[in-house]
Amino acid sequence: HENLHNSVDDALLLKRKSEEVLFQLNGRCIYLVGMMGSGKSTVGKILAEVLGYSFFDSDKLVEQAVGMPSVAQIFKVHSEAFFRDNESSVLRDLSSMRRLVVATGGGAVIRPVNWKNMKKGLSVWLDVPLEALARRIAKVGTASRPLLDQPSGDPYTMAFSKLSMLAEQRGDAYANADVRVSLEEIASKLGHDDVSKLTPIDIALEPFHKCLNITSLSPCS
Ligand SMILES: Nc1ncnc2c1ncn2[C@@H]1O[C@H](COP(=O)(O)OP(=O)(O)O)[C@@H](O)[C@H]1O
Ligand SMILES: O=C(O)C1=C[C@@H](OP(=O)(O)O)[C@@H](O)[C@H](O)C1
Ligand SMILES: [Mg+2]
Repeated sequence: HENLHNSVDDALLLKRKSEEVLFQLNGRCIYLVGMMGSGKSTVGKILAEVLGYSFFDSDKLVEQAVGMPSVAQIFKVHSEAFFRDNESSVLRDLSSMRRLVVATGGGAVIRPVNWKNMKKGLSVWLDVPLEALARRIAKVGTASRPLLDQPSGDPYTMAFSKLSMLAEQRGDAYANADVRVSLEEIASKLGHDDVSKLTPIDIALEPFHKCLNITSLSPCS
């Protein structure tokens, strides 16, 4: 009973905050960036829903553009470089539109040209501890994420080690985002000892709180 009340309250709060943010966004797109498994697709759909924006997953748009059913197949039949070129052209096309929430692929942040396009909107980094990413990925499997695909081994350990390598290679590329949403910060604010207690709505609220504090961006100031 109490849980139901809490989630209704959260949903209403999210809706109310979205109305304040909408005014500041002034039609600008939101780009979600972050490592694989950080929740870009999950949180992005919620943000689009409450804002009345359209949601796009750039991985899905690349699949459509190439005419293949999965990112995994594009990597296998073509190459990562081919995927990245298509990812860049999808992001370029989206950047001329308005009122979109875009879940980017985890690797989109490595190309400066993608930042040039994403900077036309508001970029939001979902910063999730590697342990939580590896737990999520181990749960759903790696079939759709070719960079984490593994022939053998314990799924959590394998995902953790590959994600660590990628995080190191990508350095601070994610930190280019206008807004950083740290799950550790949200958990500590809500008095949770673990980020796994956070619901996607708890997380979706955070960029709204932060966006309302941004002064360096004209529509959000
Ligand atoms: N807040 C959350 N708590 C637990 N699991 C989550 C949360 N957000 C997303 N997930 C799960 O983690 C996996 C990766 O999420 P997804 O939104 O696809 O991430 P991304 O698009 O960043 O790779 C999915 O199986 C999703 O259901
Ligand atoms: O981090 C990456 O390089 C990738 C992330 C994937 O998207 P998600 O972050 O949605 O899993 C997808 O674009 C591709 O498998 C490569
Ligand atoms: Mg995704």
